[in-house]
Amino acid sequence: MSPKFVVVGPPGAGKTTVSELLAKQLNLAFRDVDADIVETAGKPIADIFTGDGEPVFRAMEEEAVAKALEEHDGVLALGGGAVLSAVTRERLKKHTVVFLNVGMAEGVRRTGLSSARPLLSGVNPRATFKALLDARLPLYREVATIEVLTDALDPEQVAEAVIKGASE
Ligand SMILES: Nc1ncnc2c1ncn2[C@@H]1O[C@H](COP(=O)(O)OP(=O)(O)OP(=O)(O)O)[C@@H](O)[C@H]1O
Ligand SMILES: O=C(O)C1=C[C@@H](O)[C@@H](O)[C@H](O)C1
Ligand SMILES: [Mg+2]
Repeated sequence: MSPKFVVVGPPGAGKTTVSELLAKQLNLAFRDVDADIVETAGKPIADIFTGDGEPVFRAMEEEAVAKALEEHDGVLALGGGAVLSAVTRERLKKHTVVFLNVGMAEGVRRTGLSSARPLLSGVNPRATFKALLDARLPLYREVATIEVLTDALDPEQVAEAVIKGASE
């Protein structure tokens, strides 16, 4: 069993929104590793970051991704930072991985000031988002088999571009 698509990208790229849409259109099951972690931990991600710290969250995430890759055969959305783990990047090598890309301005606009995203809730979300993109772009590209720049597309158009990219 293997996911049909694994979806990666920065916060606000639309991983959750587009994965859900893709799954519906292709009549597949949808699963989101962030939601798996919340269920397992029994608390919101922001609470794991503040209460246990980011390294604990990353370890939980690595394990949750491995489990979902083994169990799920539909569309699987990963958390924005899942690719920071070299072990996860290695595991992703045998999968069809969609990188949803988003630029800084649009990424910040979409994520707003939501406190549900602990990494972006500091004093300067623009600079934080830029630093995050700079550090992660090579990692997203290392694992991706399909890349879609989502800035000027609505979620339906992104899903269309993914299906087109997969057929090429
Ligand atoms: N292509 C798009 N165009 C406009 N708005 C979008 C698009 N994709 C997603 N959004 C909006 O941006 C916000 C963030 O989307 P979503 O939660 O799907 O991102 P994500 O990549 O899953 O983020 P995270 O890494 O934090 O889980 C939502 O309000 C969603 O409706
Ligand atoms: O980009 C990130 O590092 C994160 C993105 C979210 O999906 C969550 O996994 C968490 O808020 C961390
Ligand atoms: Mg999400």
